[in-house]
Amino acid sequence: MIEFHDLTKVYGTTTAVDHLTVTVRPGVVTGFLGPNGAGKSTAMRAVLGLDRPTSGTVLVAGRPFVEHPAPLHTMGALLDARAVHPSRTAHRHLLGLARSNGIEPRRVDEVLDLVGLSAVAHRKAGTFSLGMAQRLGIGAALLGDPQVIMLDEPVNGLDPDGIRWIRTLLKSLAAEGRTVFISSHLMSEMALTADHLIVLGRGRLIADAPLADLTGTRTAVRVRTPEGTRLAAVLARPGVTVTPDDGGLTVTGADSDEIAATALAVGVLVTELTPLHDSLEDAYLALTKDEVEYSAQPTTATTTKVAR
Ligand SMILES: Nc1ncnc2c1ncn2[C@@H]1O[C@H](COP(=O)(O)OP(=O)(O)OP(=O)(O)O)[C@@H](O)[C@H]1O
Repeated sequence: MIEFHDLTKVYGTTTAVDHLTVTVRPGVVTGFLGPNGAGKSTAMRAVLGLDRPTSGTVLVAGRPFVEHPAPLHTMGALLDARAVHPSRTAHRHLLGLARSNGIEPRRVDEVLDLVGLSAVAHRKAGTFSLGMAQRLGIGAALLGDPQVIMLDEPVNGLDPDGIRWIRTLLKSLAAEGRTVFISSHLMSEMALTADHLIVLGRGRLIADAPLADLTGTRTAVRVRTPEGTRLAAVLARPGVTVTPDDGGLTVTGADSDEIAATALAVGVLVTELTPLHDSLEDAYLALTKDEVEYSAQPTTATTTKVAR
């Protein structure tokens, strides 16, 4: 578990994290979201004790991370995949970490295998692609078989195969009862990986909720029917909006059961009824629309509704 208690971090005139109180729980993958400059990396550095809070505290498994006698066994973290000595091989990098943390050297080979780097174990880390460096950083985080895993942008640089690999890995670590805390800007990936989301805006907590609560609002129903005009006429009433679209109708203000019953009552054939939900991207953009510090002028306005 990671517990932020009224954490504030001020740099000069910038309040990077503003009275943040939230708990990252075990057994689920928790996504950490927020616009550029929202304070995610600052909060993660405070978890590791790399940045001293201006006020407030952060506890990992019940105490400040730096006070744990065997920190790598308590929490593994990846903040910057490039923070590895470039002339050191992947194997030597992990072996050095293992030795200084009282971890058996054979765990190094296990971890290299787990992150798919066995074949390049003796290559210098400076020659690694970003995706390989990410894998090495994730390997270092897993070296001590920790109960808490915290990764800043773990899918950054990974190819589709690597993204699927890390999704499966993070879910299985959470299923084992570990605390898994990951930041990302990739909403589609977060929607597939995270069970719970914590959203920051300008350093403040703006959401702490299960993924399903953020995306669960049923907003419309897509209807396919060869008799769209007739069905639209019988559905029409105050509060119901029927919009013709490609080969069917999009209906808001009535649910699938009501539309099916109405169609049956008047003998209209319906070939599809699909409830549509806000995508995580829509929900996230709505939540953070007043919190974006750095933005460009929009070129086109688009929203995405997803069928589930
Ligand atoms: N060492 C520092 N000195 C001064 N200001 C800093 C420092 N580190 C971060 N900041 C500022 O604190 C704010 C939060 O930055 P932070 O990197 O934590 O945000 P973030 O949510 O991780 O952003 P991104 O998504 O772009 O990585 C920003 O305004 C940033 O400029």
